[in-house]
Amino acid sequence: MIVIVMGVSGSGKSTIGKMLASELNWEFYDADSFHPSANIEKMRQGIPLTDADRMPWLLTLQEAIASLLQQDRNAVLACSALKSSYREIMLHNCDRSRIRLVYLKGSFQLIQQRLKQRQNHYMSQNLLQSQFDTLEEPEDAICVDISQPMDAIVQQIYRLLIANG
Ligand SMILES: Nc1ncnc2c1ncn2[C@@H]1O[C@H](COP(=O)(O)OP(=O)(O)O)[C@@H](O)[C@H]1O
Ligand SMILES: O=C(O)[C@H](O)[C@@H](O)[C@H](O)[C@H](O)COP(=O)(O)O
Repeated sequence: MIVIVMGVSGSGKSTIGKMLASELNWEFYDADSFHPSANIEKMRQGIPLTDADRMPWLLTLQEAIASLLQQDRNAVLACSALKSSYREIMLHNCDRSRIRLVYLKGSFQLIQQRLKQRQNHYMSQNLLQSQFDTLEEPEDAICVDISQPMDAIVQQIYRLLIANG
């Protein structure tokens, strides 16, 4: 099974994803580390990625997901997965019954505040508006309110994952 924790930059994907993986005793992957260096450089400079920029990254993620599933490995993947078409590419041809999507939902103001406090990260805070502009909220996800404390979020996801099977 693979749990994909998605949302805009600063929504808590990496933090919550790691905590969830540790709670489940599963592997953790961060889609940020699959970006080509040209994409990282663009984001560092505050230039939003285009669909074309994201395509090679999404195809790499597609391969990684397929490979994990093929090896029957359980994992949590933190990934922005902003548009429905991106999610389709990542999950193309894979058994959807082995995928769970978790959407970290929060307001622009709250996430902007958190990004201001976050240290040592390449992502420019100026990209938050374009992240929200690109975001297509998923309909088939476990949706959690990120204004809660981190532990409460992880526990809520854990309970919903078990309840939904
Ligand atoms: N529920 C939360 N409450 C308070 N701070 C949080 C919460 N979730 C994440 N954070 C903080 O917000 C910042 C962004 O989280 P991060 O995991 O880096 O987001 P993302 O991976 O989605 O970009 C980090 O500094 C993190 O510690
Ligand atoms: O598609 C994108 O625009 C990126 O994937 C972006 O959404 C992602 O979030 C960055 O890699 C920044 O990293 P953080 O999410 O950790 O800020």
